[in-house]
Amino acid sequence: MNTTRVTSVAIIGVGLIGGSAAAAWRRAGCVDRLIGAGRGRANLERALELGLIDEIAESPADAAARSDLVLLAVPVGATAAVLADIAPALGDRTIVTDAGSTKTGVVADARRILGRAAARFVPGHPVAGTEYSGADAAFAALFENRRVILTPDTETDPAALSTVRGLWEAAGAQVCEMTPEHHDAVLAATSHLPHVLAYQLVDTLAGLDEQQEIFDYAAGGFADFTRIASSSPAMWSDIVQANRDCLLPVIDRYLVELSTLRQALADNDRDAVNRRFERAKAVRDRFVDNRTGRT
Ligand SMILES: NC(=O)c1ccc[n+]([C@@H]2O[C@H](COP(=O)([O-])OP(=O)(O)OC[C@H]3O[C@@H](n4cnc5c(N)ncnc54)[C@H](O)[C@@H]3O)[C@@H](O)[C@H]2O)c1
Ligand SMILES: O=C(O)C(=O)C[C@]1(C(=O)O)C=C[C@@H](O)C=C1
Repeated sequence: MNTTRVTSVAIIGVGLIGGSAAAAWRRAGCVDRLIGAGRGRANLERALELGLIDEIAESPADAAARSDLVLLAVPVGATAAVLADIAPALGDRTIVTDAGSTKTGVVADARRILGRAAARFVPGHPVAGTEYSGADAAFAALFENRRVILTPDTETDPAALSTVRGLWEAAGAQVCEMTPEHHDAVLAATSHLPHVLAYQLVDTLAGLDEQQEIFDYAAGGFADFTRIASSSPAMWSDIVQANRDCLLPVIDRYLVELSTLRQALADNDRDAVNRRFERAKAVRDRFVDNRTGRT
């Protein structure tokens, strides 16, 4: 049984992820009071209206000063500035965690900015999302049966780690731990590269569309492949920039494999093309089965 309980939680950035975490924790009954803070007043008012938060704080620092735990759910490029803003307001026992899609840079920022309080910073990443943004996109079930990766180190306070783990479990997630470096290498391949490909595919086709009306004839295949190109460009520019070191080698590897496939096609080597497609289908089918079966 999950017994995690936190009296007051500050959500800095009440968008898709911050708002969904708030909704999930409220539904689970593990948080008494949810205080929202962020940049856009209209979005915070909408979050209040939707019942995601109980009140709007004057500033992130004000929210942090009155909370036992702070969740940063802002774009990764904004993390350092928000940490610097809230650092002086944190109490001796306040836990800070985040939801950023990259971890190495965030962990370095937290160490540099929080000093001794960095022991109570628990880096996290819920590996769940949609292409939508803002409080209106938030929903309580987002993290059910999804993974949340925490990247603590030997300095991380065990009680803080256990509280953050308990909150994500209360949201229905499966929590695991790894190093920030391993996290960034893995997510570069399975999350960041697909977003780069989707954005670039649509942008390339938009160039072709100037001569032909190709989008008029696009159907399910195009829609499935490119759904994630509707995600927030600003958020994704931050992510790919922050994870450049891991992303560049997987882009290079992809380009090599794509040109091998192109050559096989140019050579009329049907077997080579088919072998690749067979291999890929087997891997994807297995992934879908495992994901469906995850409890
Ligand atoms: N969208 C996804 O699929 C997904 C999944 C997992 C993790 N994440 C990560 O979670 C974080 C939030 O993403 P999201 O999808 O909820 O984005 P979002 O755009 O829906 O919400 C972000 C919120 O942060 C606020 N914000 C932006 N800059 C700020 C600043 N400097 N100070 C205070 N508030 C600021 C915005 O006003 C907005 O309300 C990002 O770090 C992202 O990488 C996203
Ligand atoms: O399903 C989506 O729309 C997502 O993009 C979610 C997704 C991903 O799977 O790549 C995106 C970014 C995150 O950090 C975690 C999850």
